[in-house]
Amino acid sequence: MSFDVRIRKHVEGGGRRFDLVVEFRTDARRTVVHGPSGAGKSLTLQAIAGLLRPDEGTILVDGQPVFDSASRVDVPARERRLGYLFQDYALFPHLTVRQNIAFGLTHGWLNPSRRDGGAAVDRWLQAFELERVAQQRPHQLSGGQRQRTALARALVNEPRALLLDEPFSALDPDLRGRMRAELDTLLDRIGIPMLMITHDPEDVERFGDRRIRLTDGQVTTSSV
Ligand SMILES: Nc1ncnc2c1ncn2[C@@H]1O[C@H](COP(=O)(O)OP(=O)(O)OP(=O)(O)O)[C@@H](O)[C@H]1O
Repeated sequence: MSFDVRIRKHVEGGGRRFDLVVEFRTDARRTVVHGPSGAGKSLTLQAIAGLLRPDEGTILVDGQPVFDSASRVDVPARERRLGYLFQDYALFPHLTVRQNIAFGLTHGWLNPSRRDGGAAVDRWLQAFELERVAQQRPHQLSGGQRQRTALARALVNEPRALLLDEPFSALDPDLRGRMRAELDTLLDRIGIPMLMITHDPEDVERFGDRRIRLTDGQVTTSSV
């Protein structure tokens, strides 16, 4: 599993301009892109996920282009087969755990008969010990159950890698420590490669088999 990212993106708003010029390659099982606030981490992750279109460059996943400005390749996010774990987990408050996970299935939500997701959802409910809370809504869950639900939703389509956007930044310090340990264990168990963005040195320490530092829109340090 590898990511090969060579992109440029210019953004401006509110009278400010920002140039992202990022180049890196990684084939580590766990890669962390880190750096201070405003360094361009989110823009980079969104470009890899297919949520932001670079002005130019290439993004290869496992050697296959998901974006290539020269040959006009821009694979839609849904077809990149990358699971995305949002910063605050972005669970739907009015849906149950089961329905939130089923939402991750491609087209699952468009087809009412698949609203409950069937066997694929059962598998993740079981794997992450969520069966007992399958009919509950996010506000009725513990922090760990919420994280596992979001992770299950990101995994239910069997992505080739997971993209994690600052997964612990919204949590208080105590919960953050526990969620970090839990994610560490779960990632080991499911064995799926991941790329995480974070500004937290403890995430870098724990998940950074490969570390890429961004400062002001550019890679400033890259270590194995
Ligand atoms: N849609 C946008 N329009 C204009 N400017 C943007 C847009 N998105 C991001 N920026 C700017 O680009 C820069 C990089 O933003 P980005 O969100 O990638 O940083 P970050 O490293 O993820 O920061 P943080 O750790 O605070 O989330 C910032 O200066 C931000 O203000």
